[in-house]
Amino acid sequence: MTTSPEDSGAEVCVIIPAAGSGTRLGEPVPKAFVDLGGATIIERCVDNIPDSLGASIVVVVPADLVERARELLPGVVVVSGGAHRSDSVRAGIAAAGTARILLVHDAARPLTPAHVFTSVVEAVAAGHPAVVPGVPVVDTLKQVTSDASGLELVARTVDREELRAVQTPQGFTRDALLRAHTDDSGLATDDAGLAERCGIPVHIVPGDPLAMKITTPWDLRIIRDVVGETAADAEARS
Ligand SMILES: Nc1ccn([C@@H]2O[C@H](COP(=O)(O)OP(=O)(O)OP(=O)(O)O)[C@@H](O)[C@H]2O)c(=O)n1
Ligand SMILES: C[C@](O)(CO)[C@H](O)COP(=O)(O)O
Repeated sequence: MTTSPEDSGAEVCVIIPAAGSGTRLGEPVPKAFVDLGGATIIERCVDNIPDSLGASIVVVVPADLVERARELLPGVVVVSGGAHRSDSVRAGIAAAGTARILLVHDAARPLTPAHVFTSVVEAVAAGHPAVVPGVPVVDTLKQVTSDASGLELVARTVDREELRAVQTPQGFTRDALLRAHTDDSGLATDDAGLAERCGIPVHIVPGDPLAMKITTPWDLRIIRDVVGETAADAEARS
């Protein structure tokens, strides 16, 4: 059972930025409130956080959906977010109480397995200030430029062995996440990117394909199939 950060004394707080609009998904409601097999994406995301963490949970949603989210998510602190993901993360940090380890987890990755949460928390608890889950890249990657006609032209092939596609939850000591968010100038698509800029070392632990992010209609189709198959398997076993 989760409790609010102020009264929980929890060592771990999971902050879930869920205040995006889901433009690339193109559904009529903001992405976190889209149905995924009979529950909203944000409900599934919260349900999927392993109880074993004993974590408090802060969910950050669009201002006009704060009350709706509170109805859907009893026991969870809900606050309103900002224009950019990092603004929403900062709103979450402000509501996160005194937890020593802060995880930032996209609502858009609702099926992230328990082992990913556990590995991230264990690595932060072991003394690493910033830890992110990552998976090897399977495609061959080309860095591109453009030719005189504007057609994309390959500049070079990137060595994929050196690359990881990073997921969430991204874990930080409280100090590291606060430091990372003191300077939000320029582009950073994740919290680890902000930490890197401050010179904070960021370590990688194994991610998981199930931690996939719902960004496009194709992603939603795949994840709905996964949820449907998991439910069918569970029914067949019972
Ligand atoms: N102002 C914002 C923007 C994003 N997010 C959250 O950050 C996570 C990752 O963002 P993304 O997948 O890009 O979601 P959207 O911003 O909603 O998508 P889009 O860019 O297609 O609009 C999501 O859980 C999203 O709700 C947020 O809390 N506040
Ligand atoms: C945080 C993230 O999910 C890590 O892969 C990703 O960077 C979010 O990117 P988006 O462009 O906001 O979807």
